[in-house]
Amino acid sequence: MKYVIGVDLGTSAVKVILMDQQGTIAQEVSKSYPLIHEKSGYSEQEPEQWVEKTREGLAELVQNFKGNVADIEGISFSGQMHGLVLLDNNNQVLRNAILWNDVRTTDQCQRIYEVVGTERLLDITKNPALEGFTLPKILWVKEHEPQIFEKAALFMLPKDYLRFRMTGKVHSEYSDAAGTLLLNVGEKTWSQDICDLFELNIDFCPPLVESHECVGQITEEYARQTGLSTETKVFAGGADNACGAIGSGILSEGNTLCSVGTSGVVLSYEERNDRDFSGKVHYFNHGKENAFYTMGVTLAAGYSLSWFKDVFAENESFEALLDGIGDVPVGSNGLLFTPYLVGERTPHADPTIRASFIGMEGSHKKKDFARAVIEGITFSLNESINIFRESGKKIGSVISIGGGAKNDTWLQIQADVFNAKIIKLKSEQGPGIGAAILAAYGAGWDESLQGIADIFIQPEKTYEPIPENVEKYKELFTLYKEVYNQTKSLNEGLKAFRK
Ligand SMILES: Nc1ncnc2c1ncn2[C@@H]1O[C@H](COP(=O)(O)OP(=O)(O)O)[C@@H](O)[C@H]1O
Ligand SMILES: O=C(CO)[C@@H](O)[C@H](O)COP(=O)(O)O
Repeated sequence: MKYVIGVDLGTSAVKVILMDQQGTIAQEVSKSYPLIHEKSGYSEQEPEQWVEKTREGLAELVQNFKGNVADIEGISFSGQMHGLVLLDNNNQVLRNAILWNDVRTTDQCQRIYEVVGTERLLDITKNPALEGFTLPKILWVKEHEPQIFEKAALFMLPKDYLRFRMTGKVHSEYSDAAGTLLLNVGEKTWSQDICDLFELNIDFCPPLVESHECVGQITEEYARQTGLSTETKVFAGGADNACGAIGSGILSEGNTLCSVGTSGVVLSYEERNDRDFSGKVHYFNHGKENAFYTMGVTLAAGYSLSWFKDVFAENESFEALLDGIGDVPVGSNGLLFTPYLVGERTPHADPTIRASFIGMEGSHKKKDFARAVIEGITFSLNESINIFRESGKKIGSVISIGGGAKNDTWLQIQADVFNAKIIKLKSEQGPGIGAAILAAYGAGWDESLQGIADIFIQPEKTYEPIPENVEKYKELFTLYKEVYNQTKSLNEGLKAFRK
């Protein structure tokens, strides 16, 4: 039997899965690492932690593997998007990585609009300037840490840096490069125009390859540290959302994905690169060659739940915290939550807004709060579903993945809020499975990604919308949407008091 490994470098943890040719997950290992929030709006991680935890995870996986290590034919990656890893000319990391959910770069986004122009930016990159994207982070370091920036020779995205440490080879690939604001998304080239406008040498951007392309093999040192074979081929991999799409079979028009990881996304496949969403949703290259996807992003989806658990139920598991939320009525007994813990992206690109609980009363218990958090996250995702429906897309069913898809009640809430059938897969690890599919495709196990996806992706259960709940959620959703408008100026006033 032959095997492939998918490595999903998430925000909360790295998840490593070993899959065989029949699409069975033979093993999975997860190793977590912390987020560093030095100031309000800041979010960083140490790249060395990603490297160490992945090494530990792979070593554990190989140690428990009963087969022949040489039968592990390929390894590929899925990675949290947009994070800036800055390197000097010896490829040494110059500072902590600044992550996708870091919103310190509002001034830099403004400058990008002024220098490039809104229409030209959309024309080249297909996306607006959002705080989470990579170019604003590069400009922030240039402005605020010039002594670091003058040593910078190259930037990498998180999973590209991880792969570099396994192979010694420097690459990026289109699906992740699309989230930098430096890629001409339609033409699939780094934008010389944008680099010139910000005085960045084009060599500052790593060479581009396709997601399924073989970029090297495991180095001897890395093989010694993990037990992997130096014969194992390394394939480029993709952005976590592109890999989540591949790992959920979102490989043709008409399919929709909902992923609740640290962030939350609603994603839709696009065959063409010229649809006009006017920057309302992100428009990126897929991990499937010459395909695209559009997506709306909730910055703090799973993060809202893990924040709530860490602050109010530190010693409880997610299972214990959510136990019994199915008995709390729709609407959490009059409690509404908006998940704007670190600002928001879709539909309100707003780094200043913060979260709220509205309607708290003396009778509310922890279960009411837990359900309100889940409902609020789901309402936020529904704003993206609405944008897609308004653009003419029909969304009758949605494949749901990510850590949030572990909870049955949440999946039913998704069905009721989205008014769509929710499909749960056998494993919620869509991005890791997507990475494994890329490795299997790259290794030549099938002629198409779809062929491998048909074997690797196994639906487990469906959740149908309950009409009575759908009606109640429609009413609540109208109230939910009002909270943003009613709390926007309050949060602008509170900004001065944040850490
Ligand atoms: N048993 C569970 N039930 C519901 N949600 C969960 C459960 N376990 C984890 N989660 C949610 O999943 C999130 C992590 O999902 P994951 O897909 O691993 O994220 P990432 O890829 O960003 O690291 C957590 O923030 C948490 O909110
Ligand atoms: O910023 C985005 C997408 O634009 C996020 O979706 C990140 O890619 C992080 O993903 P998770 O760690 O939540 O999976």
